[in-house]
Amino acid sequence: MHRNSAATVSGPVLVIGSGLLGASVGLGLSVQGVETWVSDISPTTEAVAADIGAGRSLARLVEQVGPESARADIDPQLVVVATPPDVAAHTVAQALEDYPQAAVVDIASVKEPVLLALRETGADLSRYIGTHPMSGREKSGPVAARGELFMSRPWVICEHDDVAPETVRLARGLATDLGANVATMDVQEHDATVALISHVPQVMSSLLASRLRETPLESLSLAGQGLRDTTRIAASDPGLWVQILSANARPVVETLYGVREDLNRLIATLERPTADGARLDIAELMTEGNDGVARIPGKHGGAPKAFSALTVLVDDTPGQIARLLAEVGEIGVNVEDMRMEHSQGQPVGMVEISVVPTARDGLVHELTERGWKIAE
Ligand SMILES: NC(=O)C1=CN([C@@H]2O[C@H](COP(=O)(O)OP(=O)(O)OC[C@H]3O[C@@H](n4cnc5c(N)ncnc54)[C@H](O)[C@@H]3O)[C@@H](O)[C@H]2O)C=CC1
Ligand SMILES: O=C(O)C(=O)Cc1ccc(O)cc1
Repeated sequence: MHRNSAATVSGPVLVIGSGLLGASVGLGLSVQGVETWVSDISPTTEAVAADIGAGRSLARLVEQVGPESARADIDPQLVVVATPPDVAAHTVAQALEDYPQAAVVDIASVKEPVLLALRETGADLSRYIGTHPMSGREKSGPVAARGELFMSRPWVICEHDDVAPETVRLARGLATDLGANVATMDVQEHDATVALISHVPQVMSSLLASRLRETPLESLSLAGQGLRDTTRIAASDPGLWVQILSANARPVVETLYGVREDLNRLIATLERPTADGARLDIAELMTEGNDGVARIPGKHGGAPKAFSALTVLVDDTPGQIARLLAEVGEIGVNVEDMRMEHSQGQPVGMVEISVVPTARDGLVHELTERGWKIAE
């Protein structure tokens, strides 16, 4: 097994809650050769996580040697709590008690309620730190897990007054060993930030998608990438989001007040679209959106960067995209971003490739020479 020599976490690591996130952590560490164990309240979920290689099953070991010996045998350096937000504090408190030598991190999407609940237990919090990987999927459970889930994504570490330096070191090490970029902030700043950049986007996507429930299928079949982009995360797990939104209600509401104000303004304008100033008002709203989206950082969290896109038509058959990307590589151009769109009812796909502006014209020429069809 490949082990990054600069890795911080030597293991063993116990992951409690082996769903999407927990199994992804387990997979990412296991492939690096770290001794990893998984545990879940659902025996089936735990068995699936173990089967896909996310770690060894704690329950299996408990069956063989009993709970106390199992805990002593594993003796984890680090426990990663990946249970849902409403049980995260309880799971952390139990882990601190069960594994008195271990550092314990949780990865729940909301941080202040977990820290406050832990403070109430009176637990020694020097071995605990809250963290939050800013990467996920709209699916849950270990079957959707990916060891690469955290690569080049931010991972927030929320230091608090009682945490020991060794705990911080291991939490940061976990994030970097899994390929993530560490960001630090306190729990309040974290919760306010994710309300705006993650929780309200989820709400907006769900509200928009809920408009589609009674739309005739013929109308939906006309949908292009705009609707798909804005509703992708509406497929997220309602059970998880009930917990996230209720735990972070105050910061989410603060952002929604602003959205409500803009929505009221737009409705009032569109009710009288020919009134003096109406068009200017619409233009202003759209421009404000342009300004906001231009501020979202580009690839790898760098500053927004303008790439040039070209759209290549590919047959909807296996291996075409791999062949296209291989040829772009042969031509010597780096793909900065890529997305795929299917044309409705056609056996053809459209691959939009973003490259640095200076490479675009040459690439169009070379690909055309090689027989690819470019939709400019
Ligand atoms: N889904 C996402 O995109 C992201 C989720 N998170 C956070 O990660 C955590 C896990 O979320 P997912 O993996 O998406 O959910 P999931 O539903 O896929 O996994 C959660 C697992 O925890 C288990 N579980 C529940 N109570 C338990 C308990 N008391 N003891 C042991 N296991 C228990 C469940 O059986 C389930 O397998 C949540 O706190 C969530 O806020 C963080 C970043 C992204
Ligand atoms: O919001 C996003 O962009 C995601 O990729 C999904 C996600 C969901 C919940 C989280 O706590 C963090 C990330």
